[in-house]
Amino acid sequence: MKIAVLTSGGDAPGMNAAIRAVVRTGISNGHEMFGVQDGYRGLLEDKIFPLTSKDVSGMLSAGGTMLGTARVPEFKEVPVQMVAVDNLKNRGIEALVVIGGDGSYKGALALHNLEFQTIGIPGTIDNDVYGTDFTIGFHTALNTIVDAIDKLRDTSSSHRRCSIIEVMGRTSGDLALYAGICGGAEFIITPENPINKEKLIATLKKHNEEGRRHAIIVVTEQQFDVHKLAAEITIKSGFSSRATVLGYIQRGGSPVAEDRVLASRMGAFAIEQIMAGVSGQCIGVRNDKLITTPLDQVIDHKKDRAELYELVNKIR
Ligand SMILES: Nc1ncnc2c1ncn2[C@@H]1O[C@H](COP(=O)(O)OP(=O)(O)O)[C@@H](O)[C@H]1O
Ligand SMILES: O=P(O)(O)OC[C@H]1O[C@](O)(COP(=O)(O)O)[C@@H](O)[C@@H]1O
Ligand SMILES: [Mg+2]
Repeated sequence: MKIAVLTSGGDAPGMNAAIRAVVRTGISNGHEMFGVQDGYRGLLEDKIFPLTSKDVSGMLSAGGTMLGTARVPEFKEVPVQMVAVDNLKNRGIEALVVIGGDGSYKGALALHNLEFQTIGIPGTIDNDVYGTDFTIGFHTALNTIVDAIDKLRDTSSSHRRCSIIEVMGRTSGDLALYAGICGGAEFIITPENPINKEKLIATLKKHNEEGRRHAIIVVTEQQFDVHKLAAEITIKSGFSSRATVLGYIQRGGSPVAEDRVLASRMGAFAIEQIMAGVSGQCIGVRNDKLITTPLDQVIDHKKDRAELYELVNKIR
């Protein structure tokens, strides 16, 4: 069988480890493996090439994605998706592994609906994929953020400041929530736990009067201007405040051990599922067991984080 693999959406540490596992498991089961350049863009432009076991050598620890990735808005249109299927079929390719996030899964479902065998592997730092406890890349990005919080705490307490740290995550608060727990943040502001400005200012005013030397606020991106919030905190609470936007540094770097293991397990499992004839499903891990879930049940669903937000209140 000829099987292709692509990475799509934002790159995530561990995508390369997943490609490696897909390619090597495929080859060891007698299949011919292909890589697609720059996600769905490469499917449309027919940038598809063979991958050998040696081609993925050294990829376990490499950040980014060796296949390249892209955002391809026009892939939402059915005639465009049909071009992708034609290009795959013209090469005799019978199945596709899509490594990406929630958006990429919509593309994968579309290909499945066009009767092309497609399977998804969750690769995104956002951890916003419902069909898995963790996505590939999340733990590496989380460690980068926690490291940054630890460093910002050093300078904040030296200057008696309140530090606001804006992290990625789009509509998912997981990076902020987990990093806030790891970094002992005083406040965690996410799409699931929006800002209560009056309470925030009143608490910081109290902390300032008590003579506390630092405060940490972790915020998910795209909610409000963190620099404006820092200025407002400085004026209204008396606690001098600065904001740091961590940005793309969160997406880079060598994957941590947890992401390497997750990527390797999911990559190998994806090929086994393809060999079993599975399509329109995505790979996940739940309670440390590999699972598959239909893509249409995963898309646009959110994970319940009530227990973790309760934990934040207990240990604050
Ligand atoms: N509704 C959709 N139908 C088909 N393809 C989609 C759809 N939504 C997103 N995609 C494709 O998936 C790509 C990646 O999605 P995006 O949301 O940017 O990243 P991620 O997959 O990491 O969440 C998009 O650029 C587009 O090509
Ligand atoms: O690289 P871009 O297009 O600026 O995208 C930034 C977005 O990509 C991410 O880093 C990853 O998101 P996706 O996995 O959905 O692509 C988000 O956290 C962030 O909002
Ligand atoms: Mg996404």
